[in-house]
Amino acid sequence: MQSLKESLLELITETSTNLPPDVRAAIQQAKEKENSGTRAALALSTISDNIQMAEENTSPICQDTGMPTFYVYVPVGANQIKISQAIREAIVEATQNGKLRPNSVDSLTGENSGNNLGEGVPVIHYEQWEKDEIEVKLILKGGGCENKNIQYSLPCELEGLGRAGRDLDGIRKCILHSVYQAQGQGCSAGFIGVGIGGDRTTGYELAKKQLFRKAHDSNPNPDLARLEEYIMENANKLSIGTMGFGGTTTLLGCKIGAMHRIPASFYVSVAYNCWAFRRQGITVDPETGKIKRWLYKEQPTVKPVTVSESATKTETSAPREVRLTPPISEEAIRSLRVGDIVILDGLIHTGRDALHKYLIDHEAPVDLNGGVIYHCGPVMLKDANGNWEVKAAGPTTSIREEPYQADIIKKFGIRAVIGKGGMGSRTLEGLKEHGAVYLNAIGGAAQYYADCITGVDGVHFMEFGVPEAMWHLHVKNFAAIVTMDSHGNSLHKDVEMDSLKRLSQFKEKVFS
Ligand SMILES: O=C(O)C[C@H](O)C(=O)O
Ligand code: SF4
Repeated sequence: MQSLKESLLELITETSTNLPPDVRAAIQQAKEKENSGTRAALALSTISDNIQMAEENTSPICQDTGMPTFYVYVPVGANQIKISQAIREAIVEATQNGKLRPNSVDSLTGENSGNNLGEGVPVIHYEQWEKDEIEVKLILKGGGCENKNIQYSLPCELEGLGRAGRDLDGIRKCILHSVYQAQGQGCSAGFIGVGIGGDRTTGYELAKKQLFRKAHDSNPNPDLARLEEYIMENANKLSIGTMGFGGTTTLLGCKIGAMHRIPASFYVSVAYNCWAFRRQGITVDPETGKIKRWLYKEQPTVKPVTVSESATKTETSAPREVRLTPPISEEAIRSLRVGDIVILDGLIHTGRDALHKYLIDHEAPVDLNGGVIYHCGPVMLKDANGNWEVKAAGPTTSIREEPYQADIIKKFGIRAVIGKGGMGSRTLEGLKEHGAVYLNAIGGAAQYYADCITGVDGVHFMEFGVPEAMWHLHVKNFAAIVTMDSHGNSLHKDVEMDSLKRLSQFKEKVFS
């Protein structure tokens, strides 16, 4: 088993940096269906470029390399203690190499362990089998989409859909609702794994396990196959679209599994995965620890997009582009409208959960007047000269800062907040009152944005850990879309209301 650690390091690196062909094919199909010139088409083309860049740079596709979760199948007699040790060593090395972001945080003290190890991290599941090889599957599922997982307890009442009973039709409603409630916040277009039955724990486990199925397989259970097809066809009619910008593709894959339950409980558990669907697997020789085979490398046979589905090439009018350099004036901000593209040059500052909480009661270490805050937790490495290098730097889900954002904008005179997924009514009110905008960057496009960062001008609050620290970054040609302006307009609010209306068309019974 001498080579096991090296094999696992290769597995982690490959998972984090090279999206599997079946996932790429699903994204490519979505791209072909989207009308060119729309915001969704723009987002999908950034996503495609980002996937390519990550592969070429062998760098993380998304800066959030998630909760490393391994499923290991072992021959009878294999030493699981040694395998776990090799996994932990490979995780530490992958973190040192910048293939994983240090993501393991002590829940009580908030301290980041710095090496991706911790109580319960990484997650390792074992199962024995009769084969004489080891199989290791890995999923790196990030926090934004994990936060969009949802569990329903049937019967229940669902917004837009009415009563969902303990039958296939009730399950159908739960799944449609799960896509609606995620909006764009889990970096849609997404993949869902659904677990029917079990208890609260095993239901979610079953849901997550579905994510290991290939994107283009079909369910051996005919009822579930029918349900999967139905969901794929109809969830996309919600028009939430890529990043929640509206558009033809909201869901890239739906895989459903079922298990027994006890009489009183009936759970439908949904694991939502972003487009940056990083899962890979290997089989390993138990003697040497060397890789024998990769599990998700073959090209899928994909139905070509039909003419009626493919994008009409009628270009929508090109959005207005506005170039800005902080400090930004109130006048420049008030001239922006939802749909404009802002291109930033100059200094911006990262800030996410820990910083927003801190700034409520403390002063900022730098002048933020007219400034730009970027909701981002980057992957950073020091180069040979001890200088910081940005390895990946896409936006994080902004809605988590909703309790703080309006107050922070007011207190420090901030003019623009960059993030993804949009924010709520309190922030919208704050933007209007103080003259600021919300800029939506493309979630997961961590290589694309890292490429716009020309230098690191220092860091504050390293004690918060790398992702939560306040990084001062010089950017050039950093593009993001105004999705909330200073006149009370919010694309997110509009898409949410529109998709709720569309959801209600699925109220009537379909499966008996
Ligand atoms: O933690 C992050 O960098 C992003 C997170 O995965 C998110 O989607 O909000
Ligand atoms: S930022 Fe988006 S793409 Fe990255 S892990 Fe979070 S949900 Fe996924």
